[in-house]
Amino acid sequence: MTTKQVSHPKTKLWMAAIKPPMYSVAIMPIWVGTAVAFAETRVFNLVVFSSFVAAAILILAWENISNDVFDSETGIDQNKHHSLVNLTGNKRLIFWLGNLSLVSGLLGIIAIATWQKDPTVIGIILLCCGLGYIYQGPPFRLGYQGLGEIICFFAFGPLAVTAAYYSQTQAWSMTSLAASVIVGIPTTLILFCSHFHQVKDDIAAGKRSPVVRLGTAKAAQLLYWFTGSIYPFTLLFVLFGIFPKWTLLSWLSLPYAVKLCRHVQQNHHLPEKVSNCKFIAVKMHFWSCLLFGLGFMV
Ligand SMILES: C/C(=C\COP(=O)(O)OP(=O)(O)O)CCC[C@H](C)CCC[C@H](C)CCCC(C)C
Ligand SMILES: O=C(O)C1=CC(=O)c2ccccc2C1=O
Repeated sequence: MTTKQVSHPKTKLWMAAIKPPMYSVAIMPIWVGTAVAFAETRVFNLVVFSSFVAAAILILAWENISNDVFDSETGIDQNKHHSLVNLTGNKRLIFWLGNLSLVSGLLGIIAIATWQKDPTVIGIILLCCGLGYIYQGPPFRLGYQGLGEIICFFAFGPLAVTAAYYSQTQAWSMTSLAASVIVGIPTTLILFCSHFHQVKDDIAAGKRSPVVRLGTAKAAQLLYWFTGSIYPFTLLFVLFGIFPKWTLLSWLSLPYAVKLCRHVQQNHHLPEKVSNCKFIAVKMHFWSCLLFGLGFMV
C-alpha cells in the first residue's frame, strides 16, 4: 500500500517529463508532407517514411531534453517537478542523453539523404534544429522574448512538411507549402497553450511568452481566432482546387477545437485548471492533421 502511494506520483512525474502524447507533433508534418507527395506523384517510399518518422521523434526528444537542461540554468523550472534535470539531479547526464538523441535523429536524416544522393533534406532539418536551439539555448533563448510561436510555426510547418515532401519526391510543391500552414498553426497553438498555467513562473524568470505579454484573457480570445482559422483555411484551399475535397475530413476534429477554446476561455486565469489545455490542443492537432493527411491519400 505504502509502496504504491509513494511510487504512483513518481511514475506520474516521469510520464509528465517524457510527455508521450507530445511526440505525435513530430510525426504529423512527416505524415502530411508524405501524403501530399503521394497525392501528387503516387510515390510512397515506406523505408524513407519510417526513417523520417523515427528521426523526427528523436530530434523532438532532443529538443525537449535539452529544454530541461537550458531551463535549469535560468531558474525557470524551479517549481517544475517533472523536469528531467530535477527528477534525476544529474544535468550532465540529461545533456548528453539529449545530444545522443539528436545525433541518432540526424543519422536517420543522413541515411535518407544518402539514399537520395541529395543533401537537401539534411539542410532543411539542420535549419529546424537551429531554430530549435535558438528557441531555448544560450545566448539566444528567443522563447524568452515571446518568439517561440513564430519559430514553432516555421519549424513544424513549412520546413518539416517540405522536408518530408522532398524526401519522397526530390521536388518542391506549392500544395505541400499550403498544407504546411494547416499543420503549422495547430502545432503552434500547442506551444501557445502550454504557457497559460506558467505565467507566474515565467514572469519571475523574465520570460515574456505571448500569454505573459497579452495577459491570459486576451490570449484566450486570440486562441479562438487561430484555432478557428484552420477550418476555413482548409475549405478555402479546397474551393481553390489546391486541396482535394476529402481533406475536409479534418473538420471532424472540430469538437476538440471547441473543447479547447471553451476550456481556456473559462479557465485561463486558473493555472491548476488550465494546465491540461495543451493536451487538448495535442488531441486537436493529432486528429486534424491525421484526417487532413488522409484526405490526400484517399
Ligand atoms: C521544448 C518545446 C517546448 C517547451 O517550451 P517551454 O520551455 O515553454 O516548456 P516547459 O514549460 O515545458 O519548460 C518545443 C519547442 C519547439 C521549438 C519552438 C521548435 C523546435 C524545432 C524542432 C527541433 C523541429 C523538429 C521538426 C521535426 C519534425 C523534424
Ligand atoms: O512540453 C511542451 O510544452 C511542448 C513540447 C513540445 O515538444 C512541443 C512541440 C511543438 C509544439 C509545442 C510543444 C510543447 O508545448
